[in-house]
Amino acid sequence: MEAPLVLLVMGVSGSGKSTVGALLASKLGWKFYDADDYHSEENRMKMGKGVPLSDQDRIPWLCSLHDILVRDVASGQHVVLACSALKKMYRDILIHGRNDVPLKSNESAKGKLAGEQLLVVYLCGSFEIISRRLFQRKGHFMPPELLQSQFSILEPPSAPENFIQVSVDQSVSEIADAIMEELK
Ligand SMILES: Nc1ncnc2c1ncn2[C@@H]1O[C@H](COP(=O)(O)OP(=O)(O)O)[C@@H](O)[C@H]1O
Ligand SMILES: O=C(O)[C@H](O)[C@@H](O)[C@H](O)[C@H](O)COP(=O)(O)O
Repeated sequence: MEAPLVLLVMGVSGSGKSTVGALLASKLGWKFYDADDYHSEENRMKMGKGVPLSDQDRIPWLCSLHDILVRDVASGQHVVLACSALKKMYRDILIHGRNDVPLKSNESAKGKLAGEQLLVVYLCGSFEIISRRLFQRKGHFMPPELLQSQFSILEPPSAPENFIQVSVDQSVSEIADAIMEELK
């Protein structure tokens, strides 16, 4: 596997993206971003009221995360991004931006991410395990009741996406070690 510049740690709410992503970033000495920190106030309020986000709600959020990835990679910064990225289209936006948005006059196609520069790390697990963890998690805006809607739209990564899959049914350090092993 070509050494990636970006690890995208993805999965449904409660799958451990933030916990595993932060640990991985500290092990690797890479910069860590939690996509939760980049939601608009409207998106947070919507989720807080128990209403799932729509594509229209997510697309500007994903575009701004894409811009961050491109900027960091261009400056040689390696990145771990924890982001739900539930649909293939969302992962495509993180990697390529939005193809239907014309480039501004001062932008060029260079500075885009190549697919192989980003490795998708899919944290997979059953509804039962993840739901239990979400109900135990305190002080987060995301209500556990939205988990079913996340599973309903989840499109697990598949070939030709550049991805690995790790079961969440093990400890956080075991998950991080398994991912580190794949990176060797
Ligand atoms: N492998 C694991 N084993 C046990 N608890 C975990 C594991 N991964 C995450 N957790 C716990 O589950 C909850 C959800 O994890 P979190 O990292 O917030 O998930 P996400 O960022 O995907 O929503 C947190 O309370 C976290 O401490
Ligand atoms: O696309 C979405 O619907 C949201 O991004 C959602 O997937 C995400 O999970 C929330 O931000 C909650 O945050 P946690 O994933 O940390 O629970």
